[in-house]
Amino acid sequence: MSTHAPVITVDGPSGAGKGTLCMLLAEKLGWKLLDSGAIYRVLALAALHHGVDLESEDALVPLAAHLDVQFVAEGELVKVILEGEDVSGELRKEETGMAASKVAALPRVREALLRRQRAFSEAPGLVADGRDMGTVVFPQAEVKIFLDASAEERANRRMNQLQQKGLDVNFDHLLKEIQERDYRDRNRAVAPLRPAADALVLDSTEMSIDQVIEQALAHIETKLSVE
Ligand SMILES: Nc1ncnc2c1ncn2[C@@H]1O[C@H](COP(=O)(O)OP(=O)(O)O)[C@@H](O)[C@H]1O
Ligand SMILES: Nc1ccn([C@@H]2O[C@H](COP(=O)(O)OP(=O)(O)O)[C@@H](O)[C@H]2O)c(=O)n1
Repeated sequence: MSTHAPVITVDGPSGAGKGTLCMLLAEKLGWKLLDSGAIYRVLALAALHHGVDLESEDALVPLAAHLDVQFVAEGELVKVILEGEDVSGELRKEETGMAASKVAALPRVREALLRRQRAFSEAPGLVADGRDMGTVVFPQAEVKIFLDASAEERANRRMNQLQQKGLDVNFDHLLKEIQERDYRDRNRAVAPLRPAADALVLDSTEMSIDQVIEQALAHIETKLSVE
């Protein structure tokens, strides 16, 4: 039996602050969280581990359909286990994001991952983070937010984030990768990155995390109390 559970979608490009906002919203509301990007990243890693070409749709579809992945919550962190192996560290690397955007451009791969993503929707509600959450995966969502920021600001945020993890990163290189990934995500034939017609678009370039949360919560309150 399926009961209707409300959904909040947060879409936008890399480094816009989606993960940060979604985690805080899920925590505050006590709702489930779907990090759909992690699923595309895991698929890309599975392909790399098995020597599967990132452009071979025929080989990637069965891999996507049978992806053996577990997301294990450990306090604030989520451990990602692929085929019994902890891939949490590898998952967040910029090159994994880049590989994910290659497999994510293939229509039948996206189709094979749809049901797995929709299965995350359960009571009391779901906060879904991605690129096509409001347009394709949960078009009926009660609340849709599209979080954006300039590419320079996003590269800067990502650089600080990686530096805090002790990684050595180069701003120009990061900016180039972010722009390349944006281009691929925005111009693919299926489920391109774009705001849903009924999404609130927030440009966070000049906003602090607290300001983003405040505006998102005000919007959620209006939408959920009206419906
Ligand atoms: N409004 C903001 N201002 C400054 N830094 C931010 C803002 N939102 C998020 N960040 C920081 O930017 C980095 C990337 O944010 P993240 O939530 O991982 O983005 P995304 O999930 O969209 O890729 C994180 O280190 C986060 O703390
Ligand atoms: N719903 C989604 C989520 C991610 N993706 C793809 O997966 C890649 C990695 O997504 P991510 O959300 O983990 O990336 P970041 O925003 O964290 O950098 C993106 O660049 C997209 O190509 C997608 O196509 N659809």
